Amino acid sequence: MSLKEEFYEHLHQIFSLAGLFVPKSSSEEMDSKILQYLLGLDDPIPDKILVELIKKIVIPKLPIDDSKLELEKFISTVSKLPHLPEFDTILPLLGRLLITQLWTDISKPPAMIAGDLYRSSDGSGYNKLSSSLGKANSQYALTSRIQNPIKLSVLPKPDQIFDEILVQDGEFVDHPAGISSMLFYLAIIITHDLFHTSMADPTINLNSSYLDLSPLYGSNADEQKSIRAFNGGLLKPDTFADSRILLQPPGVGALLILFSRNHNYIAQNLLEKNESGRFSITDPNDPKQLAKQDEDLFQTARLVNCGYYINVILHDYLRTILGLERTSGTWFLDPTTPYPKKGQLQSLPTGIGNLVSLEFNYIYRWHPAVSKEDTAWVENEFKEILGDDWENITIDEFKKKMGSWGRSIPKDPSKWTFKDIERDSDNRFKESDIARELINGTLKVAGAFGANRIAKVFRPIELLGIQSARNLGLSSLNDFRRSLNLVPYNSFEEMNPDPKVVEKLEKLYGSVDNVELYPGLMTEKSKPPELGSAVSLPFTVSRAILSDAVNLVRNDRFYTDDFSPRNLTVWGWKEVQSDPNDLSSGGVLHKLILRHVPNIYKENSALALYPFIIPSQTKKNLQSRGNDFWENLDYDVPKL
Ligand code: HEM
Ligand SMILES: [Ca+2]
Repeated sequence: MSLKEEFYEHLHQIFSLAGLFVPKSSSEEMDSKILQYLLGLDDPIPDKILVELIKKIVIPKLPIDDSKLELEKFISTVSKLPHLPEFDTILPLLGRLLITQLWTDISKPPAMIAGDLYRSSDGSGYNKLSSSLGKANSQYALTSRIQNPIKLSVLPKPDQIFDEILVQDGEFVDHPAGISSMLFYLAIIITHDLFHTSMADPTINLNSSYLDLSPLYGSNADEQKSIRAFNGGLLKPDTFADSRILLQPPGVGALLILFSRNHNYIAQNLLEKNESGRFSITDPNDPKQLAKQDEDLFQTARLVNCGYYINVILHDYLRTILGLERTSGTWFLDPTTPYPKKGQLQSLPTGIGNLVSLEFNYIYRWHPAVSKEDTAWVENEFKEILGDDWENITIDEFKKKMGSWGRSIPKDPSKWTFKDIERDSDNRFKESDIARELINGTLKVAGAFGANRIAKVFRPIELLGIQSARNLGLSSLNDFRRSLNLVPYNSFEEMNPDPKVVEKLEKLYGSVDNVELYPGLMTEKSKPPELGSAVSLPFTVSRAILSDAVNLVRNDRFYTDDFSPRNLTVWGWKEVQSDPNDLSSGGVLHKLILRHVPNIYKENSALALYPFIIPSQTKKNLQSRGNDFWENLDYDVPKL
C-alpha cells in the first residue's frame, strides 16, 4: 500500500468510526468524496483538476509559497470554466472558498492598535473592542454550569466542614517534592494580581483580570499615583501598591520589592539607552515635556518589568510546577506561540482579553501550603490585629477588624514597613534584610496539600470563603470537573482513597455529587509528585490552573501580539528573554535576585537559580538528570 493509500485507509476508518459512511474507493475518488463531505456538497466534484485546486485551498500547505502562483492558477482556471450545468453548484463554492481563505488571513478582532502601547492603570482597554473586559471593579465571570444541583436539604455548617475535614489534625506534613515557600510567595503575588474580592459585594473583583503586576502598580489611577516618583519614570524607593501584602509573611513583600527595584533599574536603563531618541526632550526645564518623558519611561518600564514577571511565571514557576528541572530537555509550556489556521485546525486567537472567574478564585486558595514558620508568623500577626480571642472570632468581627487594620496603615505606601524590618535613611530596605527573607523563603519547606492540612489560624478566612461561595451559588466539585471535561467522581473513594477522609466526607455530604466546590478541592486526592506534577496539587486544582495560566497569558495582548521590541524597546525585549541552556535551565528570577540584592548570593547558588525548591531537593532533582550538570551549582546557604 502506498503512503497515500494507507492514509486514505485510516481516514476511511475514522469516518466510519464517526458514523459517516464513505465507500472505499481509489484515492482520486476518495479525494473528491472527502471534499464533498467537507464542503457539504450533494454530489462529488465533477472534475479532476478542480479537485486538485480545491484541495490546495481547503488543505493548504502553510505558509503559502506564493512564488508558485497557486492563487493565480486557481483564479485563471475558475474564470475559464465552461458554462455547464455540472459546474452550477461548484462555481459559487469556489468563490466562497477563496473569499474565506482571504478573510481568515487577518485576525479578528484586531489585537494590536497603533500608538496604543501602554497598560492602563485599571486594566481597561487591554482589549480594544471590548475595552472594559477584565478591568478592575468588574463582576467575576463564572466557569461552571450547574448540571446536577446539590441534593441536600441542609448543607453542613461551614465550621463543621472546617473542623472535620479542613483543619490540620496532627503534625505539619512537609511538601513531598521539597517545594519551598518561595514558590508560594510568587503564587500569593499572582493571586493578589488576579483577585481582590470586594468586602461590600463579593461578586466584584477590585483587581484587573490580567497578570499585570497590580500588587506593585495598583489597580486604579489613585493607587498608581501613590507609588510613582513622577520623575524619570521611577517608583518611590522599595514601594508597592497593595497593602494586603503587609498581611502576608515578609518574604512575599521581599519578592515584590525585587520587582519594585527592577522597575527603577529598567527605567534608568531605558533613559540611558534612549533608543531612537524615544525619551528625548528638547527643554529640560519644560514641565510638560518632563511629565511626558516620565510617563513614557514609567509605562515602558512597566511593560518590560511585566515581561520579566511573565517569564518568571513561565520559566521558573510553571517549570517547577511541572517538574521540568529534573530533565535536561528545554521544552516548556509556552501559551504565547502563534498558531495560524492549518488544514482543518482553526487558528488559536491571542490577545482577546480575559475575565477571571469566581471558581478560579477558589481554585487558587492554597492555604495548606503555608510553612510551619510562616504559620507561626501569621498567628502572631492575627493576634495583634484580631485580639486575643482570634481563634474564635466571628465572620463579622473578622471583617470589621480587618477593615480597621486597613485604615490604620499609612496612606503613603513608601512609608510601609514590615515587622522588625525598618527603612534606611534613603528610604530603602537593607539588602541583607530583603535577602534574609528570600533565602529563608527558599529554605522553608512548604506544606503538603490534602484533607486536614490547613492551619487553624486560617479558620475565619475559610469560614468566610465557604459561606461566600454558598451565597454566590457556586457549583459542586463534580459539576466543575464536568466543565473542564474531567470525569466526575463516582464515589468518595474515587475522590480520595483515604478511608478516614471518605468517612468524614460521607458524614458531611452523603453523596459525592453533593460535595461543594471549595471543600471538595481542598480534600480530594493530590497528584503523585513523581509524574510531571512536582507541586502535588489536588487533582482538579492541578488541571484547572494550567488552563487558567494558558488563558491568562495567551489572552493578554501585551504578552502576545504587542510583546515586541516596538513596545518594550530592543534592549528591554532582549533583557527579559530566558536562556534554556543557562545554569538555571531557563529561569529568570535569579537575574532579579542577583541584581537587586547584590553580593550576597554566589552566581551559581542553587538558592538563586532554583529558588522554588529547597536546596537539598534541587541537588537530588538535578542529579536525577544522570549527568554532571548538578556539580556546577553551589548548594550552601548564602551568608549575610
Ligand atoms: C501565608 C499566609 C496567608 C495569609 C495570612 C492569607 C490570608 C488571607 C486572607 C486574610 C484572605 C481574605 C479572606 C477574604 O477576604 O475572603 C485570603 C484570601 C485568599 N487567599 Fe490567602 N493567605 C495566605 C496564603 C495564601 C496562599 C499561599 C495562597 C495561594 C497562592 C492564597 C490565596 C488566597 C486567595 C486566592 C484568596 C481570595 C482572595 C480574594 O478573593 O480577594 N493565600 N487569604
Ligand atoms: Ca491584575
